[in-house]
Amino acid sequence: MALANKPGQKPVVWSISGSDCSGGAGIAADIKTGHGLGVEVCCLITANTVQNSQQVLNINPVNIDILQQQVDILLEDKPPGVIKIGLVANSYQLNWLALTLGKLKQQLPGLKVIYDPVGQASAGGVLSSLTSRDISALLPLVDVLTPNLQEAQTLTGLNQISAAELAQAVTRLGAKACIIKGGHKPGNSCDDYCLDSGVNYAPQAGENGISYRLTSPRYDTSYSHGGGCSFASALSAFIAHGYLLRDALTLTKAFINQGLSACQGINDYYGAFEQLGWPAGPEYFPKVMFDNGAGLNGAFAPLGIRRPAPREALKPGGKRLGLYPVIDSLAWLERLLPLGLEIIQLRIKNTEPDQLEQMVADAVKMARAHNTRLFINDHWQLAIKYQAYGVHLGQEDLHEADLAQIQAAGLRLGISTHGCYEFLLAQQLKPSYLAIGAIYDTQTKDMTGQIQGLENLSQLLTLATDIPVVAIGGINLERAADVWQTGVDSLAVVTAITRTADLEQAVRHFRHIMTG
Ligand SMILES: Cc1ncc(COP(=O)(O)OP(=O)(O)O)c(N)n1
Ligand SMILES: Cc1ncsc1CCOP(=O)(O)O
Ligand SMILES: [Mg+2]
Repeated sequence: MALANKPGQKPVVWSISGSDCSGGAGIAADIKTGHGLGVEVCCLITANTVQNSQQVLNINPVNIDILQQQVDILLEDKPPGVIKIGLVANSYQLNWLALTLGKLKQQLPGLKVIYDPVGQASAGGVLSSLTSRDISALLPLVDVLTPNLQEAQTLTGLNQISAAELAQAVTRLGAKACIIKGGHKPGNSCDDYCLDSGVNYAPQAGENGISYRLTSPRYDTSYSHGGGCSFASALSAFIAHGYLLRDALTLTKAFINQGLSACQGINDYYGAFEQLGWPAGPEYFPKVMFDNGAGLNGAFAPLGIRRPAPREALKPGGKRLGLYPVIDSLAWLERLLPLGLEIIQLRIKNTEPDQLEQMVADAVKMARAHNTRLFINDHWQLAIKYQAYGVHLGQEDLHEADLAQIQAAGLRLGISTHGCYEFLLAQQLKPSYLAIGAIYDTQTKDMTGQIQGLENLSQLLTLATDIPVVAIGGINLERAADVWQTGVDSLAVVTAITRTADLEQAVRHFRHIMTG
């Protein structure tokens, strides 16, 4: 997932924000967060504030000449992957920043800018005299803006509208994406809403882009000073590691929940937000709100194979699904069926409807004769019509398929996921298995930006329930043992089977790895 850093080199985040002498917010929060999440934080301090839990006494802006010198010297050996902006203390800084970010974005094409529009200290007191109008000059250079509800209202001048409408109004001001944080809104839950206006190609995207809504129970604590800064710096760290916005947001919310939960019940002290590093338990992860499961009642049928408990997974005792060939012809099916595999997928692309239907009908008949679980990729209506064992759907397919109909027809369902956001989302549909990919680069399909790597796969497995997990993408005989040892239930492969010189031998080797 990491962006292109040299081996051993951590991603670099520049934090352009104020110093809080009371220690919890601003640059102190950014440094603690960054170090806990494995990024280098370079500090460009905009103001040396004088504050405690009761008041902000003085701001003391730093001269822009000093900030410019810091930019120049850091560019020489620590160019940023992400710039996180917090307190901008006056209009000189703002104008300088707009100019500087414009230049940096030209110089460093992958650079992302995250802006947390800090105006008020959480204890009360104004930190910046900048108006929303001033700030809006910066917004076209911002990739993600992270206001809370109140800040978004101030920025847009709009009240009494939903988070979704507010986020739209913010993106109309120029920010590419906006996360409206729900932390300050009263209620038992804390909902964050994200609108990414840069994504409009996915079927689930509306005309304004794609939106994500995450919800968590509210943690009852006032021991959270600097939580807003930590949110934006955690988001910056995850984005610097190469996570997509939806996954960076999901991880950020888990990071925040983990910190808040450590101080739950402390309400008589205004302490600095607790930094506990990488989110370490599924209980901290938010619920992903999803509206296309409507009409679904209960779970899809299981695969009929026991998923071993996570710790048992590394031992041979629990029977796992094993090798899962994904093939595109009846000829391959005919060669594979006699080998006695647990599961096979027919993945046909670009075939005429008549020929496609005949292939599905024949494949189902052939697989049934060998008592092999056959999943049909994409073509769920045909899978129902010919009563295949199961259907495999990707994220885009999910928005077009009638899941209730698949369930009512008694078919199993496998779902592709590419990161923690989709994994948590798909889990709610209680499918028969969840696929994660692409684990490695693959020649079979364009998976740009979606390569998971082994580390991310292992992290995702900590979120797994009793639903079997299938790994896919770039898995071959050399890599199979490493992937298998993460504890997944199955390895799905295309080219490792279809491009091998000796099919029987390849299957034998895969089996050996998966029983050893
Ligand atoms: C086991 C398994 N995992 C993932 C996929 C990919 O499905 P999808 O995202 O729908 O992409 P296409 O295969 O349709 O290109 C899969 N087929 N099988
Ligand atoms: C269909 C699919 N979905 C995610 S990666 C992938 C292709 C896997 O092919 P290969 O095993 O050849 O890398
Ligand atoms: Mg598909």
